[in-house]
Amino acid sequence: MNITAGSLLSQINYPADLRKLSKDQLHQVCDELRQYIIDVVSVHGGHFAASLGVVELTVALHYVFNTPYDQLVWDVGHQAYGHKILTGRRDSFPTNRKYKGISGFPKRDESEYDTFGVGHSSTSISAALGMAMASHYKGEFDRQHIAVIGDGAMTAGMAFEALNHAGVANANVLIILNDNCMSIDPNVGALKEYLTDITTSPTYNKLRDDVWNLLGKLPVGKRFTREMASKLEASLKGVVSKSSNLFESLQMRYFGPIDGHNITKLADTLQDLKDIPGPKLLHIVTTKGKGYALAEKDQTTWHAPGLFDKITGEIFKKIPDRPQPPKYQDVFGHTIIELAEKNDKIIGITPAMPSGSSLKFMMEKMPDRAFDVGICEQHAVTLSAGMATQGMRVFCNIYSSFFQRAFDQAVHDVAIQDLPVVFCLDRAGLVGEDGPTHHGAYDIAYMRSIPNVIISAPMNEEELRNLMYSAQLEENTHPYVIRYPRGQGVMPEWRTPFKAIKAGTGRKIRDGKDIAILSIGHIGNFVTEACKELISDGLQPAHYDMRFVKPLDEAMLHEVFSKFDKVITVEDGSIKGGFGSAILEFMAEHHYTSKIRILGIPDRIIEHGKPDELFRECGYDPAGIARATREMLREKITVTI
Ligand SMILES: Cc1ncc(C[n+]2csc(CCOP(=O)(O)OP(=O)(O)O)c2C)c(N)n1
Ligand SMILES: CC(=O)[C@@H](O)[C@H](O)COP(=O)(O)O
Ligand SMILES: [Mg+2]
Repeated sequence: MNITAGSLLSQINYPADLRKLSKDQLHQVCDELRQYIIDVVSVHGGHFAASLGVVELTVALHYVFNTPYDQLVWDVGHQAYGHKILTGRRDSFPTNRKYKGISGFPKRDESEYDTFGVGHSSTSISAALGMAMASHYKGEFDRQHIAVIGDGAMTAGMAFEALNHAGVANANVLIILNDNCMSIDPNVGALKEYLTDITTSPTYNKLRDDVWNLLGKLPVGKRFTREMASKLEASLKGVVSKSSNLFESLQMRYFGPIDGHNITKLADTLQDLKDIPGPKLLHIVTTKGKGYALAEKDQTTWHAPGLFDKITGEIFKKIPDRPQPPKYQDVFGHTIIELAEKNDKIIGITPAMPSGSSLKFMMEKMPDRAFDVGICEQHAVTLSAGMATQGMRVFCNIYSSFFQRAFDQAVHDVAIQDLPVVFCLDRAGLVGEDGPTHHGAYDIAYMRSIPNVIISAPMNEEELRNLMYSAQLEENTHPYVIRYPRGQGVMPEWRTPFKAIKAGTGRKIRDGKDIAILSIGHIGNFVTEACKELISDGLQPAHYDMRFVKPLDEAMLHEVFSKFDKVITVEDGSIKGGFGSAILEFMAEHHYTSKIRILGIPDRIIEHGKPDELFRECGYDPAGIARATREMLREKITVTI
């Protein structure tokens, strides 16, 4: 389908074109930009509501600032579609998040306007401050550095670490706090309450009006001088004491809150702030999903709705002709409730992903036992550790790639103290369209090096349930990782009775004679498919679902290496340091010399695309596994990786 941009937008190839327009024309640019995002995302998919919410901000920023010389850093980057469209990627926007197409997030090698690669939250203030300090060092005093951060991303420790530094740094940085009261789910925590107070309290609204009146008195086009800045500050102090504003207390000049959908006001304010040197924060209030009524109403659903009919708002769902397996996240969400009903020590924790992890089911049913702690992975892990010291059985559910943030907490607070926290690492393996920032590629490698930790991965829903059941039993006294992928499982009838699985025990799926294929996790189903193909060719592969990376099922491995001189390992995780590496270590330790081939994520960055496209690229889709098996059966015995 050919989607055309509106008459003004189609003339804007770069921000320089935007800057040629009059301020009055910006309304039309905003309308057309919003419409283009709706038109494209409805048929091509992607994140939706966040970009709609910052249309005016995006236009105002590129209108007022001299990008890319002035450096604009988007936090998370899921809201940067308007930015992409205005900065040379309007016509390629329909390839957004597609294999070989443009990325769904800002990316340095995609455009000079993308100053910093993002995907994970709360990095923007540090990055912009770093750029600002470098500019200062280089004597580029006219250069502006702007971080745009959401109220959700602002809850993370990293954002506060950066604020703590920015307040005393001699650097020209503007932080724009885009406050829409939403994370993916409704935002949580004391900071959110504080921001709500600011935006609703009469004192602050008077302050806002005073600020605006003062700004309004400035001659149009005149630069904001230090004298004006101090006059403005004096007026701020007249209505609110410095210590009562969090950001002012951190030595950050605070401006706002202002309406982030009033393009004229935004552009004028940014123009004025541009000339105030040093660290400053502008608080804008926006509506996530602005301009698309359904998205404004149900912001969580419309965060990333999938394909939809832009006229009726119907979100397209495939209508299956037979019962479908559930998503792994839902198996987790329902199973934790079943377990918690029997074990009153069970607690559920998610850092800002109640819908994505499906912990929301438990939060609704057992609100005193399941918590969303905001975008705070490190805190989530140490909070779980604290609870575990008091005998709680905490299921701490974190997406694998976001868990990277909490590596030290996993080591220092959980593993060294050998606390039996259960880490359910959702979205483990290649996740697809979100790309490299979100692939859960490394958890096996980085968790495997830590003593005391049990690492498991279910091949299907039944195994996920049984691993969750086993992890919460009193006899488990160790940190326990259960990693599972994004998306659907394989068992429509998934609510099976619980059975304990002893840590470090695998299972033989099929016996064979020619070669052994060892798999870990869901990828075992690809091996099953590959085996069907190989068997129809007259080959006899054996298949073992190892279930645990640590401890390994050593008895099973002795059987494998005694019987087979050719072995393949398969994992949906990085080859370097992963499951296959663990098998190599076992072989070395026990002097086995079988020929072995390791399939998994290779040692390079895997970009975005459909999961199947990426599995194929990495060579461990069913066809790739079958191909590798045939190749190995043809080769003489040598060790290759
Ligand atoms: C470290 C990390 N944890 C979790 C996420 C998942 N995530 C992406 S966007 C988002 C909500 C961000 O809220 P906010 O910053 O307020 O932006 P909004 O969507 O409201 O514009 C979350 C939790 C992430 N990208 N990075
Ligand atoms: C931007 C971001 O980090 C999230 O929106 C992420 O894309 C969610 O991923 P899932 O769709 O797998 O929940
Ligand atoms: Mg928000």
